[in-house]
Amino acid sequence: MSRPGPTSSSVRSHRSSHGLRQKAHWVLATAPPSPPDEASYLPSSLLRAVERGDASKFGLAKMLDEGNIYKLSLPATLSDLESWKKTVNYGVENLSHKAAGSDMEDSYISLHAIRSTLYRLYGCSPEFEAKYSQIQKYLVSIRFQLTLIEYSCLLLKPTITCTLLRFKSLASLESLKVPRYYGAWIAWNLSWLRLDHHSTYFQSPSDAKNPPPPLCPCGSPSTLKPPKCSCTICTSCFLSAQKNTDFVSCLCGNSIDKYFLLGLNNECETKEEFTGTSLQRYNKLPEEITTKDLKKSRKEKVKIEVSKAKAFRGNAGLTKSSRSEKWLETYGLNIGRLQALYDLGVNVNEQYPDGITMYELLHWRREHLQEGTYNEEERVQNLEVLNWLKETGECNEDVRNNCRICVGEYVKNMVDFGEVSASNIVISEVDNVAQGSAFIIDDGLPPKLVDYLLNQLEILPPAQQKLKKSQTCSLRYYYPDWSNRISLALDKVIGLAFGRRVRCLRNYRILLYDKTGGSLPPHIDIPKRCSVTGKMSRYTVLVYLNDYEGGETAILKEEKIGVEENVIKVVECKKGRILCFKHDTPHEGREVEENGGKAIVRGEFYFEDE
Ligand SMILES: O=C(O)CCC(=O)C(=O)O
Ligand SMILES: [Fe+2]
Repeated sequence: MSRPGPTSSSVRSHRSSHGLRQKAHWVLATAPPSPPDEASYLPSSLLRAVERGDASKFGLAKMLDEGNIYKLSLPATLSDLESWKKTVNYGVENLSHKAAGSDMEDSYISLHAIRSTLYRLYGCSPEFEAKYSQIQKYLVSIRFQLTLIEYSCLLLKPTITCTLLRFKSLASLESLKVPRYYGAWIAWNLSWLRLDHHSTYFQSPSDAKNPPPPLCPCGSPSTLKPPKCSCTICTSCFLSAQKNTDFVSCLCGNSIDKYFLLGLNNECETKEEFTGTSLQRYNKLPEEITTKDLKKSRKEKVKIEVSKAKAFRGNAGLTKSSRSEKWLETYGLNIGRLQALYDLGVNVNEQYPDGITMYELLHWRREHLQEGTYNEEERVQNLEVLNWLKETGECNEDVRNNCRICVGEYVKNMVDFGEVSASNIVISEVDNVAQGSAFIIDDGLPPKLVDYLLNQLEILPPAQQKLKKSQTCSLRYYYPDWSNRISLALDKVIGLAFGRRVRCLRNYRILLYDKTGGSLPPHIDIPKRCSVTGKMSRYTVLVYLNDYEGGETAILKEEKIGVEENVIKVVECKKGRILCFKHDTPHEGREVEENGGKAIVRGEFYFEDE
């Protein structure tokens, strides 16, 4: 079967002949050359490994064959369409899991992916439209169930994720006997096309209130706007630009500035985010901001300071500067890789014979592993890591059983959330607290996900905190959810419980109340801006990671300490329980009575219709 797509050598030659500042047009207009052969179907971030002849080190083919990564089929070329249809028909006929109404959205997502593939093949031409509507009809008619998950790639590009397609029900996929050779190709192709973040940003066309976002010319929904032009472009294209791979200019030809990219890259509280914010605020690059601009926004600055101070109060335990510094210092480059390894089912805590863990190795090797620093010498320096992967990164049966959670397991647990309901714990208006300001959702999350989060405590280093003497707080672990591992589940569960579309901000904190007396005195939380969508959060979400006696979260009428009448509701720490409340609802984390106890994840979200 011949498949379109860039061979590694053609990618190289495009790069060298057009130079780094080449506009993106060529990518879209040129008919794609052939892809690599079947044995080396690779996500794009591994493509480079292929180019370097390193692919075997990843043991990827074996990993795929062992079913750690789910694969499925799409026609690689239109001439393959007929045989592909047969395969899919075979699958559909044997499909035990029949579609329900809401599955339409997933089908549409898959169409979207196909649209992009066709765009890649035909460019913006009548042929493209014709082929697309042909496939669209076909897919809709068989209600082909697809959805997208993000999958962080290993090692080479921590920030660029590639995309895997999966069936709505992987259990069905297993029983379908659909040949499992295609998914990686699709993933590879999609990531090459810079498709990314579909599942998060995509909105169904049937959702009249939330029209779909505009499309990046690569075909992805795009939420970003380069500062100097009116184009929209997707996160992936931006990230590519940041990494100086294929795209360094916007599709209109304007250059995309790194500052801008960095600010929108992820939702960390980094210096880069500040740069992003300044762009948003002034609509200028940092170096273009004049004193006049600054004066103008002084008032605004004061407001920000006030809200930062409040944030500090709401997140007792960290100073505002240590917070952002530590974020970068501790997690800057590690977490993406670590998470990718997790996704592959690797126990990153496993020790080498000399006692070094994978986590530590990554930490120490951070500098050498940085994106863009690969040369022969550095590659050799990284051999330890690569060898390690070769040995244990295959997620075979053994590893799978012993690992915390591998991607297949995770997805299986993600598929079916069953019945989810939220119970209102503020039944009537009390003082300043409106009715319906806080809710509990029990048994909503897949237990494995809760365990996975709990296990993070063993893996992630705690953020350093400057505690005031009077504060007996918790250990804080920052967990930026770059692969949407928590967020997809939370978005979905909270969304299901409320029947509304939810977006959780991706930077979570895992809190471990490790000392006797650890608590968070009465406070309110502070809204945070989602650096991807720009919207402010309105709600806090807590997920209790263990059953714990004591350390309850109390929803209060006012921010007063120790006044019993002030308490609206005491929420006990029950494993898997989700507590959501409006940020401005006074609350406290009560004292824990024993060492090393209560563990929670906390984050923020907003309803998209608000
Ligand atoms: O630990 C708790 O129960 C409350 C945590 C909290 O209020 C916070 O992190 O803002
Ligand atoms: Fe709080």
